[in-house]
Amino acid sequence: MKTTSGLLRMKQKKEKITMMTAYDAPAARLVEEAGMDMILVGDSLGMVVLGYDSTIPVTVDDMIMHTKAVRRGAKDTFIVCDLPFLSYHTDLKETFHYAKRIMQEAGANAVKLEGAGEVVETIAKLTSAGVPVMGHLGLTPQSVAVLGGYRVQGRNASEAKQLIADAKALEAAGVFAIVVECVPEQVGALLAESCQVPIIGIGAGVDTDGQVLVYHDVLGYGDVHVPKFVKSYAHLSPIILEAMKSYVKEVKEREFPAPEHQFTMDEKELKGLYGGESS
Ligand SMILES: Nc1nc(=O)c2c([nH]1)NC[C@@H]1CN(c3ccc(C(=O)N[C@@H](CCC(=O)O)C(=O)O)cc3)CN21
Ligand SMILES: CC(C)C(=O)C(=O)O
Ligand SMILES: [Mg+2]
Repeated sequence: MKTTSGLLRMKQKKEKITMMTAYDAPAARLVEEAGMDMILVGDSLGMVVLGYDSTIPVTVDDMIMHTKAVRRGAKDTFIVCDLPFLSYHTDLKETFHYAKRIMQEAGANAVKLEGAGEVVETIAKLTSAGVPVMGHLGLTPQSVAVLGGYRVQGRNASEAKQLIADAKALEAAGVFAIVVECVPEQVGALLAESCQVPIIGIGAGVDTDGQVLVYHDVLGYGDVHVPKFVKSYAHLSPIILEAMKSYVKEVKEREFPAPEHQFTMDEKELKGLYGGESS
């Protein structure tokens, strides 16, 4: 299993870091077998698995249930769990309680919080209490209603400078890595260059220290609309649709189940059942 210092060494050696989301045990098993450096149980869970149209409705209990499943599937991979919408902004005690449950009960190795500003203080408190924290800057989906949509961030010089300042503040607060989402490639590169900790990009160009994508996006198994930064390495949806259609057809036409899918009673017992002559 990777450690936070192992990830730092990877950055120093310019070895790219791989991260993928997972939300259930069989997915986690495959992600681990593929040799992924980290798994993210993202609150994108709400959109790709639970059918919401944003990450806003996702709860801490949702995150815990799915993190437990991911841990059962990937016993030996570093797992990061998103703290969901408004679970780390109002009451530090509450935030500590959630972080504790996510690590002790669900088995995550770290938590991820979106944004900087007010959140920096909370992150500093968590890291000094021994909770490994990952930051998340750029497009922060929990603020979609304020940002006015899922838009590229840091497009002008002053926004880009603010991102660098935010990343440095997170670093000073003790984060072990930062996800940077949906920014120009030049901003991704500058962030990686300006920070000591690994910058894990999603839609942030090729020069970040690592990459993260959503499992279902990579598999072509989910929404019709996927962000521009996604590369689908497989196209599962049409394959699954074909399988479902074949099943429907074979059941209707009595082709399934075939003899090899059925259980058979002994001749003798059958006679007993119909003939009424045995015990
Ligand atoms: N399936 C999925 N994949 C993700 O990467 C993802 C989620 N869901 N849900 C949570 C967030 C939301 N994300 C998103 C969603 C949409 C865009 C998007 O459509 N962006 C536009 C950019 C528009 C612009 O130019 O500003 C795009 O065309 O990519 C980006 C990130 C990333 N995360
Ligand atoms: C897109 C990644 C970085 C994320 O936060 C999530 O999957 O929730
Ligand atoms: Mg998230």
